Amino acid sequence: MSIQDFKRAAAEAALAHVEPGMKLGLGTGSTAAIFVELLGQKVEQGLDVVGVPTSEATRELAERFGVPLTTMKDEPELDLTIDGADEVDPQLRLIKGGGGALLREKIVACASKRMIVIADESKRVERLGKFPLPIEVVPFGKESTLRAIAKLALRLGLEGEVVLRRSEDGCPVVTDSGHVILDGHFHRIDDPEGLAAALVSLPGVVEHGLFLGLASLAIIAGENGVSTIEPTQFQQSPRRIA
Ligand SMILES: O=C(CO)[C@H](O)[C@H](O)COP(=O)(O)O
Repeated sequence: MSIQDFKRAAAEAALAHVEPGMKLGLGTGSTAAIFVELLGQKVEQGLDVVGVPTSEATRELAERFGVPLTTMKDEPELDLTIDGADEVDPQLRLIKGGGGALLREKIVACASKRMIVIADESKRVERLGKFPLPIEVVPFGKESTLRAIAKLALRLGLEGEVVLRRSEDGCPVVTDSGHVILDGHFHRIDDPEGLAAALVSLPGVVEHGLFLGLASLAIIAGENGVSTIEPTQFQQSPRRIA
């Protein structure tokens, strides 16, 4: 079985949590894309749901697969978000934003009663940080913001570089909301909560890819089948609004 098969297995398992009439947050990335495709098949068979896409890429996919869409303006509270992740730790803390959609992904997850993460087993980690942490910043002063984040990281005992994300043509990647992304190559993040609080205190930082206390369930598929991670002590994020 390939990673692609595992992604599909996780996406299929997530479909069981979707109920008629639900307002869904639709994640971004290759695993979320499979979910959107499968959801489109269910819609074709008569399932009545609406979705809010977390990126323009997901909007296009949802339109292609016939998933009815709505907006945060019309549906500010959602029932369930299904999204992928770059890393998932045993406490169900996540790194997200490898696809650059972290800001909308976090807004949508916070507006949802539940967030289910779907991933292949390569995303399961004991400790967050091997995957570079995406940090979305405003373009103005991005060089200063980068230096401020690097200094902050040093103060917190994190080693590693902070790098402006560029696309293949060498230009900075610009997010759907017009920001740029700095990737923090920290290798290991021992205190995600401390880092998250420190990052948001920096001017210029719009959002970071640490999703803490947001996921209600992770569905992970691998060689040994589908397994789940549930929070042992699920604490609702103070930022969750639904
Ligand atoms: O956070 C994300 C996009 O911003 C994705 O969910 C994350 O990068 C995982 O993507 P994939 O399913 O392609 O591995």
